[in-house]
Amino acid sequence: MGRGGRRHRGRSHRNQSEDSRENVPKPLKSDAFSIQNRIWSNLDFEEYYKEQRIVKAEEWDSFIEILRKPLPAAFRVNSNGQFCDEILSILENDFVKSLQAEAVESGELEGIKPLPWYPKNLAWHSNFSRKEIRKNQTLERFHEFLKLETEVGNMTRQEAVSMVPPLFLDVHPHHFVLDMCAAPGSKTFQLLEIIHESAEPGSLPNGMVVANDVDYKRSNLLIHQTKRTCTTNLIVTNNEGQHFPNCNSKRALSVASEKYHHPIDQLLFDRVLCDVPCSGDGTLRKAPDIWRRWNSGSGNGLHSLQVVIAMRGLSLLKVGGRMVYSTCSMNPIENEAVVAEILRRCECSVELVHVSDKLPELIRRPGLKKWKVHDRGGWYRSYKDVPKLQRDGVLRSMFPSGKSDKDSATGGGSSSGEMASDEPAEEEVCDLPLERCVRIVPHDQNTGGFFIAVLHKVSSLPDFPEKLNQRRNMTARARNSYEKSSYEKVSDTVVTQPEDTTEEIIVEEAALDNGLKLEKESTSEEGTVELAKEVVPPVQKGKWKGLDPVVFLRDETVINGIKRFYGINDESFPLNGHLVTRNSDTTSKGNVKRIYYVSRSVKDVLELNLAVGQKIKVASVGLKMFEKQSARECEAGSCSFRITSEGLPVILPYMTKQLLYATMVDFKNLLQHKSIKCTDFVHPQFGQKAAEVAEGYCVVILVDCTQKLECEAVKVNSPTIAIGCWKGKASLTVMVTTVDCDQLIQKLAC
Ligand SMILES: C[S@@+](CC[C@H](N)C(=O)[O-])C[C@H]1O[C@@H](n2cnc3c(N)ncnc32)[C@H](O)[C@@H]1O
Repeated sequence: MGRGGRRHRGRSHRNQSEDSRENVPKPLKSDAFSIQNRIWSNLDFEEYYKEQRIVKAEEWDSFIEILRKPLPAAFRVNSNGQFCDEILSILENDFVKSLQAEAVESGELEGIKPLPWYPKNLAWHSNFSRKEIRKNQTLERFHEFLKLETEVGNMTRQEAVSMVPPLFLDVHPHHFVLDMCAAPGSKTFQLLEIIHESAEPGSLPNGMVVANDVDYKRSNLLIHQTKRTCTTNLIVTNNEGQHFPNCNSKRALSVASEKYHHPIDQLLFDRVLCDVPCSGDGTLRKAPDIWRRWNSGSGNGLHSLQVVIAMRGLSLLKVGGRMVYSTCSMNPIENEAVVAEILRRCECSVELVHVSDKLPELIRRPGLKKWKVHDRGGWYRSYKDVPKLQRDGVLRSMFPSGKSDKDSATGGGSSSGEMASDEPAEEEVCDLPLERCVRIVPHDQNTGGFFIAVLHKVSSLPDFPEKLNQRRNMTARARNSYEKSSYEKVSDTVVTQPEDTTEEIIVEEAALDNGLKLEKESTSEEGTVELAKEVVPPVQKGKWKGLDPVVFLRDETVINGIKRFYGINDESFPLNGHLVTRNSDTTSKGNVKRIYYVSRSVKDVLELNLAVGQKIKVASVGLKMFEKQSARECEAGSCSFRITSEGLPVILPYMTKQLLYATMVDFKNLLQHKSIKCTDFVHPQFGQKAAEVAEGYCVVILVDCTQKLECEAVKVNSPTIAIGCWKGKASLTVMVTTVDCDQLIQKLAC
C-alpha cells in the first residue's frame, strides 16, 4: 500500500491549501497597485541588512537581485502515497525531458530537477514560478498533473527551504513529536510521513504528532491538509505555544479514580519543532507586498514571543531530546538573538548541535556572531547605548552579549532619554557557538531565506518560574501589542513547575472556506455515547468554548455491531478504547454520527489529558473511521456505520467480511459507471458474490485475472487497490468521490 508499507487514500480536496506563513500580511486592496507595478524595493530593508552584514559586500547585488525575482515553485511527492513510485517515474521519465525545452528558452538548463539534499528524490525544484506554471500554455499538462496529484494528496506544494526543519529534527516512528506552531501544516505533514515511514499496511506506529497552533482558522487548514495522510497518530491542538500545558497526572491521579489506568503519567516529547511566528522577510520572493511593509520594528516586536515559545518547547522536551527552532526571516533579532538568549537561560542544559555533516548538499551559511539592534531610526551596538526612554521596545536579549547595564562593566542607563552611557559601546560579539546555526540565503540555491537552529537537551532546565521568565523577556511595547492581540484567553493557565520553564502566503480563500466547513462538520456533532458504568473518565463535559469534548466511545452495542458486520477481531485490531467521538450532549442515546480511531499513543495522551482536566485544547484527533448511514440506508443494512475512505486503508487488512474481489474489467466498469447491477458484471462469478454479500457497506478489491475471486485469495499489502461500495438490494454503487475515481481510472490505464 504505498512506500513504507502504508497505503494512501486519495482524498478529494478541491482547494488544496498551500504552505502559508504567519505574520506575512495579506495584501490590502491598496497594495494591488504597488504589487502590479512591482515596487520590489525598500530602502530601510536594504540599509538594515547591509548594516547587519548578512552577506558580504561583494555579494550584495546578487542577493538583492534574486530577492526581486519570483520564487521558483517546489513540490514534494508524499512518500506514503500509494502511487509514490509511479509519480516519481512520471516526473523522471516524462516531465524532466518534456519541460527542458521550455526551460532552455528562459535560460535555464532544466525545467524540473530533484532537490539534491532531500532523501530519495522525493522533493523537486522547478525553474518556473507558480504564475508561469499557471499561465504558460506549454506548461499546461504539467500544471494539470500538479493540480490533480496535489488535490488527491499524492503531492504537496511546499517551498524548498521550508522542507528542511523536519529533516534536521531526526524523527523516528516511535517518537512523540510536538509541532508548536504548526499551521497550515506543511511541516506537520512531513513529520507524519516520517512517523509512518516503516509501518506495515494497517499497523500503526508507536509515535505520534501533536500539531499545535494558537490560531483556530489556520488550524482548520492544517486539519484539512493532514487529512490526506490518513493518520490515527495526530492530535491537533489550539493552545498558545508559550502556555502549552503541563500534563502531569501524578497529582491529578490522587483526586481521580485509582481504577483509571494511565499508561503515561507525564506528557514530554522526544522531538519539538518550534517554527515560530516571524516577520517572514525570507519569503519576499513569493510575497512581494512585504517590500512595501517591511520595517525593523516587526522583528523586534516578535523577539520576546519567539523566546518564550522556544523556552516552553525546551521545557516540554525530554532530556536527551532534540528541538529545532526555525523562522523564514533573515533578521538576526528573530534568529541568532533568540537562540543566544535561550542558551543563556538554559545554562549548560541545552546545546547547539553541529549539523554540518547533515544534508551535505544543502548550501548553508553559519549563524552570525555579531549584529546590531535598530529601533526608531537609531542603531545600537550594545544595550547600554539604548536611551532609557527607548527601552520599552529594546531588550538586552536582542544584543549579542545579552548583557544588561548591571552585567556590563560600564553600566548605568541614563534617565535623561539621551545615551545610556557617555562612551558608545564596542561592537559586541556573541561568545556562544552560534556558527552552528544554519542560515539559508536566497542566492545560494535560488530559494527563499530561512534560519534553523538544532538544540539538544542535555539535562533538566535550571529552576526558574516560567511566568517570571516570560515577563523578563517582554518589552513593554511587545507586551502591550501582545495583550491587545486577538489570542483567545484561556480559562486554564499553566501550572508552573521548575521544569516549566510564513512561508507560502497565498492561502487560497476557498481552501480556508472548505477547511472551515470541514472543521464544523467534524466537531459540532450532536449526539450521545453510552459510557460503560465502571469506567467513567473524570471529565465528560467540554471545557473549551466552541469545541465539543473528546469522548471515548464505550457503547458495546455499537462497537460489537461494527466488529460483527465487518469481521474484525479485537485481538488483531482493537476497537475498544480506541474509538472516540466529539459529543457535547452525552445525555440522549444512540446518536453518534462519526467515530474516530486513535492509535495507542494518541489514546494514552487523550486519557492523560482527561485525567488532568482537559488542559490541552483538542481541535481534532485521530482518523475518521466510521460514519453513520442515513436512516433509509440503515434499514437495508445490518450495520449502521460505514467505513470512511480515509479509514479504509487502516482497517482493511483486518476485515474478514464484506469483501469482494474484482478483476480489472469489472473494477474499471464500476469506477466508470459508478453503479452496476449484480447481474451486469462481466464475470458472473463476481456478480454472484456481489449478490450474496450482505446489504450495506462493502469493499471491492482489485485482483489480477490469475487470482481466484475468493476472499482468501488476496492478502492486503502495499499495492492493493480497493474502493468502498454500497451493496443495495441488487446492485453495487461506488462510494468514492469523482476526483478519486478519475485518478484511479487514470492510474489503472498506465
Ligand atoms: C511560521 S507559521 C508556521 C508554519 C508551519 N510550521 C508550517 O510549516 O506550515 C507560524 C504559526 O505560528 C502560529 N502562532 C502565532 N503565535 C503563536 C503562539 N503564541 N502559539 C502557537 N502558535 C502561534 C501562527 O498562527 C502561525 O500559524
